[in-house]
Amino acid sequence: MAAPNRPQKASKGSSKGAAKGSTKESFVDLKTQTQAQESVLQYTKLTDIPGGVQRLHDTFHDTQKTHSIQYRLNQLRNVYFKLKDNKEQLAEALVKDFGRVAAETRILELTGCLNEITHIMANLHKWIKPEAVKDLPINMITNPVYIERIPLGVVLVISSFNYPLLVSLSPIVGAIAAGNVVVFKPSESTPHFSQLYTKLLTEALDDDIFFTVNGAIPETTKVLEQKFDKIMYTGNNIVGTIIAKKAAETLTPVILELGGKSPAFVLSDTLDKDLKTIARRIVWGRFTNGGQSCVAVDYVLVHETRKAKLVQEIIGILKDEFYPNITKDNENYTHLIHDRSFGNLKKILEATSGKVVYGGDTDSSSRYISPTVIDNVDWDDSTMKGEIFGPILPILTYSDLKVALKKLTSTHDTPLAQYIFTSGSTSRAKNPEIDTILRTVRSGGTMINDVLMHFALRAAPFGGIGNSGQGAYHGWYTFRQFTHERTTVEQQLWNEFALKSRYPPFTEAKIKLVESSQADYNGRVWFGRTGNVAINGPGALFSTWTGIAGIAALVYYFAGTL
Ligand SMILES: NC(=O)c1ccc[n+]([C@@H]2O[C@H](COP(=O)([O-])OP(=O)(O)OC[C@H]3O[C@@H](n4cnc5c(N)ncnc54)[C@H](O)[C@@H]3O)[C@@H](O)[C@H]2O)c1
Ligand SMILES: CC1=C(/C=C/C(C)=C/C=C/C(C)=C/C=C/C=C(C)/C=C/C=C(C)/C=C/C=C(\C)C=O)C(C)(C)CCC1
Repeated sequence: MAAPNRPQKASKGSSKGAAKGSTKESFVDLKTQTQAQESVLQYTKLTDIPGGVQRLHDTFHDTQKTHSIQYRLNQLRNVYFKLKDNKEQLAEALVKDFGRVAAETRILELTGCLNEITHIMANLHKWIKPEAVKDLPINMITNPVYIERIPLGVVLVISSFNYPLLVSLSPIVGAIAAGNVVVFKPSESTPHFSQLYTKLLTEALDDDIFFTVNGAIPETTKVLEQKFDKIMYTGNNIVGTIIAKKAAETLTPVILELGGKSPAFVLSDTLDKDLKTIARRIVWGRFTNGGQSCVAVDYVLVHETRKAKLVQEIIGILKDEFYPNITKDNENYTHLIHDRSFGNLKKILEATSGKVVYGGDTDSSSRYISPTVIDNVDWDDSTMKGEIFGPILPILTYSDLKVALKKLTSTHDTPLAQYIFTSGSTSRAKNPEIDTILRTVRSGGTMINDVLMHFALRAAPFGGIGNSGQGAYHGWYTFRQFTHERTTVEQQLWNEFALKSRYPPFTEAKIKLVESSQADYNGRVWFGRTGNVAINGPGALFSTWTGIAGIAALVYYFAGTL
């Protein structure tokens, strides 16, 4: 069956080469934005959605083609080349959608996405191998016992506009690598990108395992009425709550990748000679992608003795290095995604009781807010109500770290990231202030002396905690998210002579035998009733002794006790 929403073949390569030297000439104007979304992006007909999802259910349950590893790898290979061959067009589409700097698309998204695919392809043969369970009780030591990672079924991926490739590709390819079929809902806020991306993925992937739904709230609502085996949502917390509630109705598990207010601490030990580098990293972490990064530096919390110098350096970096003489036409600076976002940020600027020490210029027609630094901000300021998600950097100072942390955890607990800048040791074992912060603030991720880059690690889990989300992904962790860990025991029939001790009628000897063959410690634990418990417990070694005790019990049993 043909995909209901397969887009018409677009003229291939029409914008080839444009990404490198793009201007904002073709950038969609605010007034025409809503019309542009619907005219550029072909929304999926509501009536096509149930059939499209059902097609994938049928594939998964009836054909079982996704069980073949060869098939999965070939699908991933197709995606790899499709993206690689269309890098410039993808970057150019985002220039049109929100003036996203093409270089940002290349260095922050495209390279990482291709790496994610090759990383999964290179490792899949290891990941799909059943994992032998070690440390078995005596009553199972003769059996093969292993964990199989089986596909979940039909997976729904809903993604956000801000890094539209990065936040969708890892779940899509991870889910396919894990043997699932995927329904994908890209963001309607990037119509040029989503139209092209839909076309490329639809061409690369088998229709039977992949179905894209484009559109806004009605289309997403319709998708959510269908049955899925797991939903992964990336976006804001309000919609995240809607998705989680809807999923709960059918007990569908969810992964939520949400936002948050990620602080950058600048500790009292930072030296004058380091503050320029620190300022540069903070500026990159705030203003990249027009401030629209989930892990952006949302605000700076600097020790009062370092504040003046830090602010001076931040302004210097913005003015002299990153964006000299910035105007709305600057080609290295990304604009805001839509009028709602522009309006919210403008209100924040108008209401702040801090001092705007740099920037503050706006242009509604191109949704531009110049890089803005606000000093003397307190915790009640308009900038501190929620995630800023735009190019505004509030500076808060502290004199007592513990007091600042108390305030932070009582207002913006569980950020997606936290960044700590120090001129001292970067190890929490050697730097007590880092240790205090990390003990107090539970965050999705942490970087010492840098920002953002942890998102790009393909072999480490990325995800939030509490308000910033649930469930982590990337590489192996994505694969795990989209598989069920099924424990399988291959029991033998010949050992019934031993196992029959578990059946009634019970005797004391039978009970003792069963107890000793499965009780791990047989009363001979390595800790006393008082005193400290040894930190290095015996681990698996202890079960060797359990095994020996079990064998002794068996010998005793068959020596004629019964
Ligand atoms: N944790 C992460 O990995 C991560 C990554 C990127 C972005 N984010 C967060 O996402 C937010 C920005 O994204 P956004 O939400 O503005 O993006 P968005 O507007 O593109 O929306 C995200 C998705 O939700 C859908 N949606 C919108 N309203 C809906 C509704 N009522 N019902 C169902 N679906 C609906 C959209 O169609 C879209 O596909 C920020 O808070 C950012 O921090 C988090
Ligand atoms: C080549 C050799 C060397 C030089 C190496 C150099 C100069 C390497 C520089 C690498 C840099 C600067 C890489 C930067 C990468 C940044 C990344 C990947 C950032 C990613 C952030 C992301 C994805 C954020 C995402 C946020 C989201 C999704 C939120 O919504 C030498 C000199 C070392 C010698 C050997 C050869």
